[in-house]
Amino acid sequence: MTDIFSAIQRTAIRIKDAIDTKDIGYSQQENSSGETQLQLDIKCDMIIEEEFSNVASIHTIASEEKEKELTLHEDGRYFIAYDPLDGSSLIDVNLSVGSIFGIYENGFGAQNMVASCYVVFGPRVEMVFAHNKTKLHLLQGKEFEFVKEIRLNEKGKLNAPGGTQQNWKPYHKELVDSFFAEGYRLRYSGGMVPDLHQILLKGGGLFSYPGTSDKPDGKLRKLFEVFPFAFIFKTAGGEAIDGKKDLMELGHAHIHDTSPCFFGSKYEIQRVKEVYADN
Ligand SMILES: O=P(O)(O)OC[C@H]1O[C@](O)(COP(=O)(O)O)[C@@H](O)[C@@H]1O
Ligand SMILES: [Mg+2]
Ligand SMILES: [Mg+2]
Repeated sequence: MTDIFSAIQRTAIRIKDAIDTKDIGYSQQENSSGETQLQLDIKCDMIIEEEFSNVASIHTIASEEKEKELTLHEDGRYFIAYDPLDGSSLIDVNLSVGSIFGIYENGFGAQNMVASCYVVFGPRVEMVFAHNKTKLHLLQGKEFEFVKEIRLNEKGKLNAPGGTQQNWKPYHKELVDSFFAEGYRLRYSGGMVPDLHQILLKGGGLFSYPGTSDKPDGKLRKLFEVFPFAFIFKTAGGEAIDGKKDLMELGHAHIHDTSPCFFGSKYEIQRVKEVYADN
């Protein structure tokens, strides 16, 4: 696992350099979710593929930017699904973006997840790695330094509601409004990594990306986005559900499958469960 941890650190330094260069033009290609890829999305995907190619313990990779899985080392144990650049449409407005890595053993699937990691590219570059604990690291020069363990409180103060409101179910709107009525503050940048990072570091709250009338299975992808953050939240003492079920109990049929998702501290997730159980 240390070799993977080091490889992710190297990708972070190279991706930071790629983000800092001027040209972020759109490519002519679409990814598997039908979104136009930025040249930067493709470049970050290549950086990660290159670094992981040098790690013998990695069997197969799956990327948001690749249609299919790619086997790297037949003798490896780990299967890594990653989103090379999450929130890439925020680059041109200079908001924070990230990379997300789900590390699975002996095949992809929530039940096989053994570790999870994300990197935030904001004013600073930070990395959160969850294995037995959830740990925060900060890039200083060319090295990541350990900062602290992340633990969520029982209840937070932030509310990050994703998805187009026009397409929310009425009970979902009531749920979101109920937190605002209780004094929760809106925090939503449109980048999953910084939005969830903020909730983790401020002690708790709720991030939701529900099923909507136009996207009944939500937008966020299970293997690269949903399961990695579910693992991180649970390791940090929070919870992660699809409305009813624990996200880590869900299966997947295809590497690009999506799921509605709710991440938060225990108090907020309990409320989500109550509202969704009745609907
Ligand atoms: O614009 P919306 O519908 O709120 O969606 C925002 C979500 O989409 C994403 O940008 C999807 O990720 P990509 O940028 O990797 O496609 C998440 O980071 C974010 O949480
Ligand atoms: Mg993403
Ligand atoms: Mg992406």
